[in-house]
Formats: sequence, structure tokens, C-alpha cells
Amino acid sequence: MSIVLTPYWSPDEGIQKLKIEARAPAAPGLAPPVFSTKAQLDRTLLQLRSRTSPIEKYTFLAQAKQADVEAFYKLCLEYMPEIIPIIYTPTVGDACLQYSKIYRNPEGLFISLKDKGRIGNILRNWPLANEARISVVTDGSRILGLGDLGANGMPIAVGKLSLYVACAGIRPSSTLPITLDLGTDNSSNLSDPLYLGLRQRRPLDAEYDAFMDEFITEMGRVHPKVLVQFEDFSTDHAFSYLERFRNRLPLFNDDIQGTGAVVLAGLLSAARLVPIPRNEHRILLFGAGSASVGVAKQLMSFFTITGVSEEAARSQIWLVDSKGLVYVGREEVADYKMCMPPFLWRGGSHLTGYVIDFARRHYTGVPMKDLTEIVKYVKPTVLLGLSTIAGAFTPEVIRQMSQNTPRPIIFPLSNPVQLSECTFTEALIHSNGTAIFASGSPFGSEVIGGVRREPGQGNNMYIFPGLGLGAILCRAKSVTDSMVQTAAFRLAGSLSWDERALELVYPRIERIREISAHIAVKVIRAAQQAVCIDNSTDLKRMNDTILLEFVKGKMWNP
Ligand SMILES: O=C([O-])CC(=O)C(=O)O
Ligand SMILES: [Mg+2]
Repeated sequence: MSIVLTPYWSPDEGIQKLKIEARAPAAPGLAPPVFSTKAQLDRTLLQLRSRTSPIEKYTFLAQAKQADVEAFYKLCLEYMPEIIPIIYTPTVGDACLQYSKIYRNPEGLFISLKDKGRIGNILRNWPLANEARISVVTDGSRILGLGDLGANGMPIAVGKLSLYVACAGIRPSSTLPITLDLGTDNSSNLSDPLYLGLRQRRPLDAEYDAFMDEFITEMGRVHPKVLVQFEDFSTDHAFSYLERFRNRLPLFNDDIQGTGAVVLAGLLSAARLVPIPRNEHRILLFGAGSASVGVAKQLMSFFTITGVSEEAARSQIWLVDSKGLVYVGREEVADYKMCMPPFLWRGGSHLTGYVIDFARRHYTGVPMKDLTEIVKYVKPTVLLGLSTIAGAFTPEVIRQMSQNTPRPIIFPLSNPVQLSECTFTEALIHSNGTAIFASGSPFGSEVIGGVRREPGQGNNMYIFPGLGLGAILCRAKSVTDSMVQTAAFRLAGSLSWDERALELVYPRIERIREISAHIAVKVIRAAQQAVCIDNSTDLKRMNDTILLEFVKGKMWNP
């Protein structure tokens, strides 16, 4: 039996709605005489592989999912390393760019500015309303590193939720993808006759905030058991809406918290391979958007868990934005204020908002913009790219990194792959094979000096499935910082011996379900400690082994 969502027009309401259909197995004569599920899986794989371009593979899989959800996830689970780069980064980036051209069937809810005042009704139109447990919500304003794609951001919400199912066993019918259409400032969308979203620019903050307030209120009413994952909001809204709503619903921001946690985990693993005491690492973050500052905040604990003060931890972290090294007193940084809601402003400095925490306090030199110069000055042992500037880690930058440390840790994290700050090959070649590498989107393995080297994928997909699973199983009332941090520590602790021997910094993708279950256990424990779950819950009485079995027992399998 498979479940299919079919759109239909509701003449009374004047809107398109979705209906859910259960498709029963075919009656005799309606299926070929010789048919087996296994052979059908092989057939689907064959058909998939016959498609040449990634986007053709994407649309093929989208249809395969629509036709038979169970078969689709069976394929995902059996061929994860092949399927994930199609349904997720990097191909999902292309799917968003071309969404208005490739769109065929609804896969999630669109809620637009025109729905203000009746958002609750729209939420009730979701055919599986009583079942929604996890919702990925985007406003399309900063999709991966591709910028404002407006309503075309829907595939990112759909893709993340497919990973929730594949990587953490969330039931497909419990997932709710939502795209909030608050207009777009992307002029190609606005002039595209096929564009699926509102043809208007994004409103000012007061209107934006009022819409978001109504959305969150109605979400809590209509889907009281749902956990919300904010995805790919522009930097200012990513921070402001996380703070504004995180105590109203169980909610987290994947780009700030998920990315922060995954990088912390990778760095903890990478640091084991470098003969440098933990507190002597120097971290340079190239890019100062929501992910970058989220990462910087999360990385504080890389130092503080060794007992050093927050001040000392902060002094080991440097930030570079589009105007160069960030330091207190830099003239042009005043324009941070332009993109910052007033409650995030902090007085007494040119620098404002969240960036100020990581601005150098005692820098008195000239403004420094060139990355090679900055790397020479800072002498980082860790270089993280969150800039969406392809090729920013030039051969010179990588060579310079190798002067600072015997094993430079180089993580170009921008997505999708064509925006990566450098490739795996470049990092290896220009560091004479010494680089410890992880990127946001996947690269293939390389042979260098006769040794096969595998890159890591420092993508939040290692965190959000387990974090969400744990949070919904214990019915957490909110997603606390401690729940996010524990997810990072558990991920860092999950490398197997052979993965360590290969110097991997993240576990193999094939093990992600197992790891999500372990992360979920730790997240439940952290929620318990933070007293954000119901005191009477049975989970408290389970020891860790039983809790792990409980978590695994709750995971859906196709
Ligand atoms: O979606 C991904 O691959 C990672 C992510 O959250 C982003 O780049 O915004
Ligand atoms: Mg994202």
C-alpha cells in the first residue's frame, strides 16, 4: 500500500487543495505476471542511472516518490551515497533555481503574504494535519549560497524532510514542508512568466514580523505536536526569528545551530589528528552570515570544554566578512546596523549585532581585505569557508595555511558544490597532502602519493535528523542550546575505528541512521536535564540502552 498526495481544485473555497490517497496493490491482471519488489527496485535504479543530467535524475526521483513513497525510500536507504546528492545538496540547489520550470506536483504547503489573516486555514488544508511532527520552513530568502530564490525555495524544505525520513526514520506522513512566500527581491524571478510565487518585492520588517507572528501562532494551534526547523532565511531574519520564536514552539534554525554543531563535531575529530594542543588552535572563519556566526558561537565550546574562559575562547576565533578582517573600530562595519533589527544592536562600537562578539578588540593595523594577507597575519590552524565565494581558498592561501601548522584543517563549507571555496583536490595538492578536509557538499575521493584519501562532508544533515528525532520523541517544549551541543559531541564521538584509521572527520553516510539514533538519545537526555519535557515521561526511567532500543523501535522503515 502506498500513500499519494493528489492536488484538486476546491470550487467552494477557490483554492487548490491536496487529498491523500492510499493506493492498494493492483488487482490480478493489472500488474505484469512476473513482478517482484526487489526487481522493481533494480529497474528504478536502472532508469535513474539512464538519466544523464543531475536535474533529470532529480525530477525522475521526485516522480518516483510521488508514485510510491515506500519504494522511493527503499532506494534511498540502499543507495544512500548515490541518492542523497540528487535529492539534497548539490542537485537540490539546481532544483530550486529551476523550480518554476520543473514543477509538476505539489509536495508541500505554500503560504503567501496574501494569506495573512487566514494562515490557520491554509495550515488546516494539509491533508495529514493531525500527524505533522516535523516541519521544515523556509522563506526562500537565502537558499544555500544561491541567494533569494523566493517561492522556488520549496525543494530545500522537501529535500531536508526526505533526509529526516531516510536518515532518522521519521514517518513520511509526519513531515510538513512549508514555503512562506513573502515576495522576492530576485528580479529574474519577478520577470519570469513561469515563476510560481508572488510577483512583488519583500516587505519591510514590520509587515514581515506580523506575518511571522501569525504563522507561528497558528502553527502552534493547528499542529500542536510539530517541531519547526527554520531553513535558509536571510541572515538578519535567521537570527531575529530564532530568538523571537524559540520559546514559543520547539524550534531551531538549521543554518545557525545545525551547521554550528556539525562543524564543531568535525573540528573535534580533526583536532585529534593534529599535534597541537587544543587551546593553541587558531580559527579563521571566512564569511560572516548566519551560518558563519552560528559556527563561531558553537566553536566556543571547542575551547571552553577544556576549562578556558569564554574571553580566551573568543580570542582564538577570527572573522572575515566581505570587507575584510572584522575588528572593533573598522569604519565601514557600521552597515551591519542596516541589516540588523534594533534589539540586536549593541551600543558603544561601530560594530553591531551578533558579529561584534567576534570582532578583534585590539587590532590597530590597517584594514585587511586580502585573504592571503589575513592568513599570514592570523596564522590560523583552521580555515573555514562560509562565504559562497567559489575559489576563495586560492593555492596561495592553502600553501600559507601549511606554513602555520603541520596539518591544516581546511573546511570550505559553502553550498552547493560549485560555490565551494576550494575543491578537495586543490586542498590536497597545495598542502602536499597534509590538509584535513571537509566540505559542505560532497566531493569524490582522491589518490595522492599512492594513498586514497576521502573527503569529509561537513553538512548539517549529520545533525538535524537526530536532533529532530530526539526532540519529537521526548515532546520537548523547546530546543535548547544544550540539546544542540550534545548532538555535536555525540556526532564527534561516533567515528568507528576504521573511519578514524582513514582520518575521516565524519562517519560514513551509510551509518547515518544508526548515528541519528544515538544522537537522539543524547538529545532526549539533554532535554530532560533542561527540564523542557514533561516530568512524568517514561523515557526518564529508561537506562541508555533501553532508551536507544526505544528510539530505534520508533524509527520508520520502508
Ligand atoms: O542544505 C545544505 O546542504 C546545508 C545548508 O543548510 C545550507 O547550505 O544552507
Ligand atoms: Mg540551510
